[in-house]
Amino acid sequence: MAGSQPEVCAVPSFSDPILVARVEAIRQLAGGISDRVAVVDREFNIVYANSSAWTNREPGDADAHQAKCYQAFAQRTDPCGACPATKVFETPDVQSISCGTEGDGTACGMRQAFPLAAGDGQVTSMLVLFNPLSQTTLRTALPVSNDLPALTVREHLGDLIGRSAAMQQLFDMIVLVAESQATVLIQGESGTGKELVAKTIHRLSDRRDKPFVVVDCGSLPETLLESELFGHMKGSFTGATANKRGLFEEADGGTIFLDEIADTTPTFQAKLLRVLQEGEVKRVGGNQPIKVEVRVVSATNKDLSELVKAKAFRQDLYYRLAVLPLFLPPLRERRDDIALLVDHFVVASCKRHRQAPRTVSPDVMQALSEVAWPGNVRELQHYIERAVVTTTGPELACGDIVALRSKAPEEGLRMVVRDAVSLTERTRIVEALRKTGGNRLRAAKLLKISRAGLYNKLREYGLQ
Ligand SMILES: Nc1ncnc2c1ncn2[C@@H]1O[C@H](COP(=O)(O)OP(=O)(O)OP(=O)(O)O)[C@@H](O)[C@H]1O
Repeated sequence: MAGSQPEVCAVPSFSDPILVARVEAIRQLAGGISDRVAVVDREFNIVYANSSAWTNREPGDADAHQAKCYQAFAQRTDPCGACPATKVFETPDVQSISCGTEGDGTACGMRQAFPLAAGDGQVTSMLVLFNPLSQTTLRTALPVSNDLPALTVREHLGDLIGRSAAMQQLFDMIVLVAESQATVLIQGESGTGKELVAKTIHRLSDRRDKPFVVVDCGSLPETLLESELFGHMKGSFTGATANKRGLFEEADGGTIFLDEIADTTPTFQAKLLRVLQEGEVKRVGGNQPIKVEVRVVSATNKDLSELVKAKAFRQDLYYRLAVLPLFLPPLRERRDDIALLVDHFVVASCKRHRQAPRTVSPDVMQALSEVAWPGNVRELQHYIERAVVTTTGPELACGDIVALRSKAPEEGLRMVVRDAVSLTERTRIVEALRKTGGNRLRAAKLLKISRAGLYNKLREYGLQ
């Protein structure tokens, strides 16, 4: 029924072009979907609401363009007393707010709120996702009951695993952005899963049968990066022996993932901006524009808005890339995900190394959940892989981590790092000796250490 209602998009009263672009992108992606989505400003005016967002109000009948969110969605005449979503305006740098169970958030059925910043970084409105209509109706009718059914926790989205509140929010956002054509910027520390998020967006989009092309912008010098991305013409530089299509052309119809985008030069940034604005590339050494239809998803482990402020990254490109920004919190801030990830990596590692399935005892799991994992999911994944390869038995032994539980927390963390380094080093030495048939001189060369250094290490690790 809600789907037959017209959507409401009050042309944003704000004149900020970035905000207008963001609301437009949200309008495009939320327009035809059954999820209930709205954009609300600081004064609770509905800037945009998709047709599914309306419950028992007819947007066409009333002065919906002036409607306040509490009138339209909570059937109230005055603002809700304790709207949890307003934290997006009050708390700087907050990435999202879960509203489902707190304060009057239950009255309108809002589930999450995300800040929408204008060009100057000020948060002037918020994107709101609501619970499905059935749950909202239930909550509106019984606002104070504690016995409401818990919202289902989704433990994975494609290959992305997580049960924490942060991951639930991310799953929702991914589903929402997947179908849009808008550019997406994924920010998060190294190893948090940015590339996997980009891949998931691609797989959920209608581009899934077209290429997903990954480019590590940080690892290539400017000229090479340009030639890789835009292609080149024969003779345009030494070594250009033939015309070559660039990765933008290869990705036509699909998605291009530009990793480490913060590490690009101003010249490259200017060229990329042109491609995004015009939807065409020019090969290096060529004049002919070539039309490309590619969705750009980029990622960085730096704070790009800070780099913009420091004039180290073009502001206009930042806004082009970050029409829809996603944020991946570090693993230490979503410890609820660790057990699920550990189980997943143990199963995958055992399979990869042709071992019988192994389990993780509750003690070990508890210990693993307490570690800080500065390298995030990648570090956890490598740790489990190492434990699977270097130990035996039906239960996975993570002795080095488990031993830490009796230590003071700080000493514990120092030891985790020290022990992880030792374990890696020992494994590398054993592997080098295996490869060289036990020849210590060749093993030392392979490890790029002196022979004396290798002897010391062999003594240290009891490998003599
Ligand atoms: N939520 C997750 N569920 C399952 N696997 C994950 C998850 N997050 C990360 N991984 C795995 O962890 C590893 C690192 O992830 P990924 O390469 O996507 O991180 P990243 O943030 O792009 O890292 P970097 O910034 O260093 O490029 C990959 O093997 C990925 O499959």
